[in-house]
Amino acid sequence: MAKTVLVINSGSSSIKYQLVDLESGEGLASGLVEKIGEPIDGHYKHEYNGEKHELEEPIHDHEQGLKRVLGFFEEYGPKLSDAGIVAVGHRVVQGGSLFPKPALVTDKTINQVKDLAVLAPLHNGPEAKGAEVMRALLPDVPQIFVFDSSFFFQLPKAASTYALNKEIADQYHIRRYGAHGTSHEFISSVVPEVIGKPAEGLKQIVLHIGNGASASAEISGKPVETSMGLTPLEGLVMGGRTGDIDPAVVFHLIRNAHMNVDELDALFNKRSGMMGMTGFGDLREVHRLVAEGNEDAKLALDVYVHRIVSYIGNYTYQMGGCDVITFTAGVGENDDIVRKMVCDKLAPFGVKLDEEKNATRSKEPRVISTPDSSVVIAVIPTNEELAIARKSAAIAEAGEDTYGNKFAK
Ligand SMILES: Nc1ncnc2c1ncn2[C@@H]1O[C@H](COP(=O)(O)OP(=O)(O)O)[C@@H](O)[C@H]1O
Ligand SMILES: CC(=O)OP(=O)(O)O
Ligand SMILES: [Mg+2]
Repeated sequence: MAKTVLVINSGSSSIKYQLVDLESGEGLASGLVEKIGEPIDGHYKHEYNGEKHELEEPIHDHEQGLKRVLGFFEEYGPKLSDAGIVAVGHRVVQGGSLFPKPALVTDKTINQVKDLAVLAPLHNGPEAKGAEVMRALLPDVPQIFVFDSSFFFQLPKAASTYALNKEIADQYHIRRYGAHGTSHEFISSVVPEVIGKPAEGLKQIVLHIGNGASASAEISGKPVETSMGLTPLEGLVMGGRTGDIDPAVVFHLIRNAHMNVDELDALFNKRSGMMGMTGFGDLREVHRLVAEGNEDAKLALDVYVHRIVSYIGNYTYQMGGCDVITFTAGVGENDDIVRKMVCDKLAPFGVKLDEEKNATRSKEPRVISTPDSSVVIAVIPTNEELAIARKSAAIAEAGEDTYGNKFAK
C-alpha cells in the first residue's frame, strides 16, 4: 500500500487537509472547510476517488469543522485506519523561539504550542486541539507539528528586531517571528524553475494573500524580510485583521473608549480588516459590494491594495531591486482584480501585466507578466500540505525530532 501522510492545515478561517501520497506528492484525498466563523454559511468540500462531496452550514469554530471532516472520511472514504498513514502533520503558525524546526507531538509539545497561543491567538489553539483530536484517533501513528515561523528564524537581526526597550524585549521574547513561513519557503523555492532563472542571486517578493496575508522578501532563497511580526497581526490588511496600525490607537481606545485587552484583541484580530470595513472578510463578497456601488467596499479594496504596494516598494529598496513578485494563497491565486490593481500601480516602474493571462483561471504555476516587463509577475498555487507532509515523514522515519523527543508507541 502507498505510504501516506495526513496533513491538517488550520488557517484562521479554514481547515485544509490532504492525504498525501509520499512517492508522487499527490493528494489521494483532500478537502477544505472554509468561512469558519463568518456570519454566512460555511462550506465543506471532500474529494476522494474522483468524487466530490459538498456541504453548506454555519461553522462556528475549527473543532466543529474537524469533527465533520472525520465524519466525511468515515462515510465517503478512505477509512483513516486503512490508508497507509505513516505520519500526521499539523500546521502550527507560531513556534516562537522554541521551535526553529518541526517537533513531534507529545504532551509537552502540545502544552508548549498552547502556551504560544498568546503569540498567534487565532491559530495555535485550534491547531493544538487538532493534534489532540488526531492523536486520540490514531494513537499508533507519529504526529508532527510543522511551524510557520521556522523559515523566518534566519531573518537578519535588523529585520527581526523591534525598536523597543531592549530589556523589555529580551525579558518578554518580543521580536518579529513571521508566519506563513512554510508557504513562503515552498513558493520561493519553486519560483526559479517556474520563471526559468537561476536561484543564486534571485531577488524575490512573495505575496501570500489569503484570509491571513503576508509578504516576504528572499535573496537566493533566504528570507530577508517578512510582514508578520510578533504575531500574525502585523503587516498587510487581512480578512479580519488591521495589519499595520499606529500602536497609539490602542492607548487611545483604552483611555477614551475604555476598552479592555480582550476587547481590543478581538477588535484588531477579528473585527477589523476587510470585515471591519465592509462587513465581510471574504474578498469575493467585497467585490460583489463594489459591483453594487458600495463606497465603503471600494475604499476598503483601495486600502488593501495600497498596503500591498507599500510593502513591494519597501522590499524592493531593502533588497536593492526585485526580479520577481509571486502571488499565492486564496486571494493571490484566484483574484485577478486585486492582482491587476497591484500591478497597475507598478506600471510606472515598467511592470507590464499580460491582461489575458491574468484573467485566465488556472491551477498551474504561471507567469502573468509580458516578456518585456521590468519585474516578472507570477502566480503559483501554494502547497503547504505537501511541504508539511515531507517534513513530517522525515521525522516519522527518524522516530525522533531535533529536540530529543522520541516517538513511543
Ligand atoms: N475565487 C476567489 N476570488 C477571490 N478571492 C478568493 C477566491 N477564493 C478565495 N478567495 C479569498 O481567499 C480567502 C481564503 O484564502 P486562504 O488562503 O484559503 O485563507 P486562510 O488559509 O488564511 O484561511 C478568502 O477569504 C477569500 O478572500
Ligand atoms: C498566519 C495566518 O494568518 O495564517 P492563515 O492565513 O492561514 O490564517
Ligand atoms: Mg492559509
